Amino acid sequence: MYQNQLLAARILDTTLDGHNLNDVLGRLAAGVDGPERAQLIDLTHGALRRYGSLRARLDRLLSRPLTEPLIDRLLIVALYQLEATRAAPYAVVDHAVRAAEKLSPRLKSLVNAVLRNAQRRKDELDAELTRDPVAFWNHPEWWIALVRQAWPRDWKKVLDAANQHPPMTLRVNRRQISADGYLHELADAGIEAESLGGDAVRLLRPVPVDRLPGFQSGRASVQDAGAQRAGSWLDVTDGMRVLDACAAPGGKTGQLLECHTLDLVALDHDSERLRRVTQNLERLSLQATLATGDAGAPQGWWDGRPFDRILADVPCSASGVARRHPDIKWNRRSNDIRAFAATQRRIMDALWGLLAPGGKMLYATCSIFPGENREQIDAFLARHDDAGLEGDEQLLPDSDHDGFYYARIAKR
Ligand SMILES: C[S@@+](CC[C@H](N)C(=O)[O-])C[C@H]1O[C@@H](n2cnc3c(N)ncnc32)[C@H](O)[C@@H]1O
Repeated sequence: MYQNQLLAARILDTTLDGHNLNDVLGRLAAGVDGPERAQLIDLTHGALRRYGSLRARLDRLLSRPLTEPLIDRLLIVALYQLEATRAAPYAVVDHAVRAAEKLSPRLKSLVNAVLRNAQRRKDELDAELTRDPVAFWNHPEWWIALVRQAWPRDWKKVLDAANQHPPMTLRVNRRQISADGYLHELADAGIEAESLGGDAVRLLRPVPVDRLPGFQSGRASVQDAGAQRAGSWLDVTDGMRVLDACAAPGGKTGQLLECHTLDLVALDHDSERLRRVTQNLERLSLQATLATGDAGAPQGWWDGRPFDRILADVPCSASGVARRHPDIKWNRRSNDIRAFAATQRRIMDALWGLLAPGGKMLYATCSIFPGENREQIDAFLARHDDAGLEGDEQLLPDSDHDGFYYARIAKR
């Protein structure tokens, strides 16, 4: 276990320096597979989901901040194991001391003392931490304030949902099989699952995708049920010319093409990420025209033919999916929301000019902050007098789906 604690500490350290957790995991844990990888994912994602309370606990256990960041991160990992996993406490402490020996031998007795104190003072610290909102809600202060302001009735539920394990939900490929048919295939494979309506099926316990029947031949894809609402919101019919303007990694592209036969352009400004759209479409045996370019500067990639439908699944704070990407909570700053809103505005205004009269644009985010959602749309409608809102929906994260926002705007 100590090698995994050590690796988890390194991953946390780089992530908390402002890097994307999944990218860091991909880089630092490239050769780690099977149960070891599952444990590493639990240690890193779990510790970041609870980083507010772990940080506050550790700060109270140290007489002064540690000058060795990796020892600090190692202690966070070990405190997570003590607080939230079934690992035997003596083994957690023993392994953490061995890991500390590899990092900085002179600090191994401090690691031992801190972890033993954490157990001895548990009840006292638990009581203290309930009075510290960042520790209690495991979110930064500015984020808690924004959620309280936006959702005065539901704010506790929203914050709590963001700290839970996310469900693993599949989108069944209706070109190959119905959701009911796939539920039978899952049952035959010993995987318990239930329908969430439409093509969405939730697994009762997550499994690696290579255990899913027919995954490699495109029978199902992993996609949150909230993300799957994009398909019906876009109001698309066969034969339409559609732009998926921020397409990578292609979750919604795949869904649209499974449900309809379309002339679809999948655009993303990141050619690396666009490669994942290609891989996903190949697995699903579907076709689209792929383009690399800035959705906010169409002169670089648009051929001048208007679109009947545009999906603008714009970059955003991702505050609705923080339970899947818990690094977001600690690496975002409150100013980022304004910066995202400016990019979203630029992209929407540019895309509007590519829509045919009578066409519709679906604006989508995985955010729960109104500044990126309803307020953004109200401002858009005020700027464009040929635009009419057909409807919008704010999903807050719960046991069925992540947090998403959709607004469909028709062009007169
Ligand atoms: C929320 S993700 C899209 C998720 C995708 N629609 C799906 O369902 O799998 C946003 C995407 O927008 C891309 N992006 C960000 N800024 C962009 C821009 N100015 N032009 C085009 N794509 C952009 C990012 O690279 C990212 O892949």
